[in-house]
Amino acid sequence: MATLFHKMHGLGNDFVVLDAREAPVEVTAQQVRALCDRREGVGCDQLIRIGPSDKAAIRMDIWNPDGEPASACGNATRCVMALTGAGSVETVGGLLTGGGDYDDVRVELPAPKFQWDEIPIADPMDTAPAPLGWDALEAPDAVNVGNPHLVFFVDDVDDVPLAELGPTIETDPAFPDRINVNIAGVTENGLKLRTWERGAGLTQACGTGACATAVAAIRRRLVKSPVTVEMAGGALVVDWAPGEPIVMQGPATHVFSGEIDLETLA
Ligand SMILES: N[C@H](CCC[C@H](N)C(=O)O)C(=O)O
Repeated sequence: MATLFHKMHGLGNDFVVLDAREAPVEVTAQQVRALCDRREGVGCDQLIRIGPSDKAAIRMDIWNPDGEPASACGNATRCVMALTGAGSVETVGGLLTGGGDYDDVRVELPAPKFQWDEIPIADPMDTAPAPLGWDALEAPDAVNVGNPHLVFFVDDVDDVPLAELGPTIETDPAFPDRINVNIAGVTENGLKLRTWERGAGLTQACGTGACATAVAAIRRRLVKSPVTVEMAGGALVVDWAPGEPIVMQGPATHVFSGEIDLETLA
């Protein structure tokens, strides 16, 4: 049976959005991996499913290409709001509100969490910064913005071997749920960011990574809010003050829609 999907991206962080608004769609971890595969499937950084919700205008479920579920996805939230016109989105990581057209979508995320057991980290410790280090990377901030992020501030973002260090940090036993790894630097325009995403690897942009990084930089008084976060795929603007929700603003893109028979996938 054919399932409608929408190929979308937020600043090059791309998604296959399965549309379960008219009929339920279930996927196995194996089907997630097959759909995300850029040679044998459709290809994407995250698989998204949209469907009915009794808590919000729409529900959004997220899986990483490794087949594991994720609890938040900032770039995909903008895509889903632009595609459906939903003003509220229920996710495992919390309820998000906002909306807008494809050229500029505003999303309000729940207030960030900072306690070691809210990230989560395996043992009690400070998180701003956390007494952790890998090679030249040390003293990161840990922030949960609906999903877990580690943020390292460095002088030269491009000088960090993130393809090597990312998987090591992501899967460190310090993180019971693994973790997204962000490398950030202060620029004259705001912040520059590279992200190794949990279960996905290096991506062109990371919406929740941009939010976590902006929050950490504002807390450290490295920048003032609102702050522009530059990534390989483009820039987002993040606005936050202590005790407040996070506001993320940026574009979303619909590339094409199609149909796929999930039963034909591995
Ligand atoms: N690309 C997403 C983040 C996916 C996070 C996922 N890798 C996780 O396991 O939390 C974003 O724009 O926020």
